[in-house]
Amino acid sequence: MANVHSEYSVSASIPSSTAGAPLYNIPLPSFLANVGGAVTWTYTTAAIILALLALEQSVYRYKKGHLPGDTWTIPIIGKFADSLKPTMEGYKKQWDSGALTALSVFNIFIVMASSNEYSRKILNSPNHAEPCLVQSAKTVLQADNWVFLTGKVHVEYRRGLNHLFTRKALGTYFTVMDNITRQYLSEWMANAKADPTKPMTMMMAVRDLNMETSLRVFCGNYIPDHAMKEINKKYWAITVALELVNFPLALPGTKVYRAVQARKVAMHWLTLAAHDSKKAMAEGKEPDCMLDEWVRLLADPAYKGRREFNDRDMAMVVFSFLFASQDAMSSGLIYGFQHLADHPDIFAKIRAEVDSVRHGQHEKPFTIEEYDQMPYLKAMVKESMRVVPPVTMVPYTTKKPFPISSDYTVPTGSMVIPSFYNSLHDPNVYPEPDKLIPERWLDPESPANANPQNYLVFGSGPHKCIGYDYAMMNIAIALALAVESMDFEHVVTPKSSLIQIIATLFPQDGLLVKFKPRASS
Ligand code: HEM
Repeated sequence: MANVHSEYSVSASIPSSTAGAPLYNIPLPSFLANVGGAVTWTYTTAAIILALLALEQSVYRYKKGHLPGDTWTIPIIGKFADSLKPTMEGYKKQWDSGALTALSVFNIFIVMASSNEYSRKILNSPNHAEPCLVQSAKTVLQADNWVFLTGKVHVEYRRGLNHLFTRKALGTYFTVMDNITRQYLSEWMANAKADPTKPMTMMMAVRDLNMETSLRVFCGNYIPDHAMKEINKKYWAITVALELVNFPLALPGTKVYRAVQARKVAMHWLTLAAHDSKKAMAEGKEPDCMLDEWVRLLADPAYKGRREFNDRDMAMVVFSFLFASQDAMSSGLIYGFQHLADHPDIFAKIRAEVDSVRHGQHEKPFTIEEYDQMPYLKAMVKESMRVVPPVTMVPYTTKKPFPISSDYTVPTGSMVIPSFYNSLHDPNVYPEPDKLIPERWLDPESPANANPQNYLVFGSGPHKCIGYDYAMMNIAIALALAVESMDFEHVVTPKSSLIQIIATLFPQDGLLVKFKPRASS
C-alpha cells in the first residue's frame, strides 16, 4: 500500500507549469490583472488535477495488465461505494468474472482471486504475501498483537499456542461449552414457553451465547459476570469497526474510537484473568479453562527455557481469539440453526445419531468421547459452513512482485484477496454445490473427500485458523444439544435467503425461530 501512495506523491510534482503557459501571453487591462492571476491559477490547478487523474488511470491500467476488471477506475475513490455496502451479489459478480480480477479502492490496487488454485497460492506464499487485515484491525487489536507477526517469528509464536488446542485441552473446553449452551437453551425455551407465538431473533441471541462460551472457555470464572456482560455489550462496537474502509483516525465519535474503548475494557479484564489464573494454579488448582491449561504448560519443566508470557501477553492472545472467533462463530452457528430448521430430513438424522450415542439422556453432560461417535453431526457442521462460509475472503498484501500465474505478476504493495466462495461451490468437487448434503463428507470416494484442499473455510497455509477443531466442536455441541431437547421452526421471511455482510455472513432477517419442547421421540 505504501508504494501505491508513494508513486502518487512522487509523480504529483511532475506536470503543472507547461499546461498553464499560454495564459501568460494574453494581454490583460491592469484592472483585470488580479483576475487574470486568479484565472491563471485556476487553469494551472485544473491542469495539475487533470494530469494527476490521467496518471492515476495510467497507473491503474498498467498494474491491471490483461486482468478482467473495469477499464477505468473511478477517480480517487475507485470502487469505494461498493466496499461501503458490500453485497453477496456484487462479490459473486466479481468472483465469476475471472479467477483473477482487478479493482481499485482509494488507489489501493486490489487483485481478487476466486479460484481454489490462486487462493491457495496466495495463502501459501509467505515470501510474497502476508495477511493485512482491514486497516482498523491494527488500531483495535494493537500493533504488537501476535496476529500481525509474519514469517519465522510468527511460526514460532504460533507453535507455542498450538498447545492450547490439544485434544486434552479441547476435552476441558467441551465441558464448559456444554454447560453454557445448556443455560442459554433453557433461557430460550423459557422465553418460547412464555409466548409460543413470538419467534426469537437468533442473531443477537447466538452472539451472546458465543461471547459467554468464549469467555468462559478462555478465562473460566476469572471474569466476573458483570464484566462478561460489559465486554459483551461493548463488543458490537468492535464488529462494526471492521468494515473494509473506515475513517482512519480513532477520533472520538468514530467507530474505530468506540472499538478501541471496547478493547480497553476487554483487555483490562483479560489481563486480570491471566494474573488470577497464575495465582490459582500456583496454589494447586486443577485447570478448567484455557488460561489454566496455558499456565500449567508454562510451569511444566519440559517447557523451561522457552518463551515467557506476562499477563498482558496472555490477555492479548486471548483477545485475538475472541476477535477471530466472535463473528465467524456466530455466523457459522446461525446458519447451522437455519440449515437444520430448513432441512427436517437432516434434522431427523442428527437427532437419531445423538439419541443413539447418548441414549436420550439429555441431562447427562455431553462429552468429547460422545462427539467422536457422531460423524453425521460433524459432516453437517462442515457442510453448513461450506454452503455459507462465515469468512468469505481474507485480505493479504504483497511484499514483493508476486508472479501469481504464468502471465501475471501482482505488483508490490497491492492487496491480494483470496476468496473462498467459488472454491467451496465448485460443482466438480461439490456436485449440486448450493445444496446442503452432509453425506458428501461421509463417502470416502466422494469428490469432496478427494479434494480436501478445496475446503477453504478455515484458510490454508501458515495462517490457517488455529481454532479450527474448537470452532467445529463448539458449533456441533450447540446444535446437538438443541436438536436433542427442542423442536424448532424457521419463520421464513423474504429476507431469510438473502445474505448481509457484517464482517462475516448473516441472514438478512437475523433468523427468526420458534422453539418448542421436543415432541417426538
Ligand atoms: C466458524 C468459525 C471460524 C472460522 C470460519 C474461521 C476462519 C478463519 C480464517 C478463514 C482464517 C484466515 C486463515 C488464513 O489466512 O489462511 C482464520 C484465522 C485465524 N483464526 Fe479462525 N475461524 C473461526 C473460528 C476461530 C476461533 C474459535 C478461534 C480461536 C479460538 C480462531 C482463531 C484464529 C486465529 C488466531 C487466526 C489467525 C491465525 C494466524 O494468523 O496464524 N478462529 N480463521
